Amino acid sequence: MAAVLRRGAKFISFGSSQLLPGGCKHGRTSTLSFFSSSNRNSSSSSKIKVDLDGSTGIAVVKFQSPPVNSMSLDFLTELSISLEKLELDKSCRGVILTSGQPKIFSAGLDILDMYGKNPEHYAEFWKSVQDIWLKLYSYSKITIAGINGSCPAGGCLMAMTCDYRIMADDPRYRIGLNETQLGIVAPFWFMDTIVNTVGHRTAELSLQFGLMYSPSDALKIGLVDQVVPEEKVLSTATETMTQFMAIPDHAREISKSMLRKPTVDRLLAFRDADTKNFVSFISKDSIQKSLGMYLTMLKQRKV
Ligand SMILES: CC/C=C\C/C=C\C/C=C\C=C\CC(=O)SCCNC(=O)CCNC(=O)[C@H](O)C(C)(C)COP(=O)(O)OP(=O)(O)OC[C@H]1O[C@@H](n2cnc3c(N)ncnc32)[C@H](O)[C@@H]1OP(=O)(O)O
Repeated sequence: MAAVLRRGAKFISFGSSQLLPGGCKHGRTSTLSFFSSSNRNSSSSSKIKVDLDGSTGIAVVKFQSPPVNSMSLDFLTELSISLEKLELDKSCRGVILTSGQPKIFSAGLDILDMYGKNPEHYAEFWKSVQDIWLKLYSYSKITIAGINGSCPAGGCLMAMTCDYRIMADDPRYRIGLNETQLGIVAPFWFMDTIVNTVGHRTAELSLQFGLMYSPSDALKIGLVDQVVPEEKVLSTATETMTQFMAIPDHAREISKSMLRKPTVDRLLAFRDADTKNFVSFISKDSIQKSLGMYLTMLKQRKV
């Protein structure tokens, strides 16, 4: 187990928490680009860039929220709007989620939205997390995650909502639900999602230890479907999308929906209770203290 936890990783410990292997620092600015060809339809909010190729029906949704694409309320709102527009757009048949930031797919939920705020903010934030999961887990179009960097916690959850996951073959990258390492508990629908992805026994170990997997280990347990050199992540995602597109949409869509509906319905049935649980859990002094220490450690960490 220790080998799985730590192999090849430079973890930094603080109390019971461990960080992902680091080494990368990020600029805080980004350059937006626009395509002018009539077959391409690009839009860009501040954190999400959408490039829809009308000739293939494939949209690339790129996260561009430096430094680490953390899922803040703003990020989640912009992503939700972009996904909604694409779902309504008949010229789009599939969406590739990927990152425009070096070495990071997404650092997961923005800890600043869970720290030092009031209960109303926590409730609004949590509903937006639920909303993006509900949207993606029941998305009618094909979704592929092009995981070109580390992908902890909420980042891993988002990748797991996709129909297929392709990860860059870089041993410094990690993916997994590491919530217990932060002293928090993954909600039941995070758990359902990982159980549906890797099976119950692997999910038990994964969740209790808060395991973060290298790309090759993630492939072994089925957390990702393919590992390819980083420069091939997007082209492989496009090729895979073409294979999905060869299947009649209605048959694929109904199959996906039948497989996922019970999991989606469970959150819908308990959505309000889940929000209340989150607000009461995250507002606890002990949890706030842990998150505060974790944030300080993140900021002080120099590698
Ligand atoms: C009973 C149950 C009832 C209810 C349920 C209750 C609770 C469940 C609640 C929550 C579930 C949460 C899921 C989550 O997603 S929590 C977030 C988990 N994410 C992490 O642990 C990732 C932490 N980050 C890292 O490990 C690293 O930053 C990295 C590997 C992603 C990137 O490393 P780098 O070396 O490239 O970059 P850094 O220098 O570390 O970071 C740059 C910068 O970004 C800040 N930052 C990093 N991650 C986050 C984050 N998730 N949120 C906010 N900010 C983040 C970091 O502090 C640095 O800031 P400064 O530039 O120093 O200001």
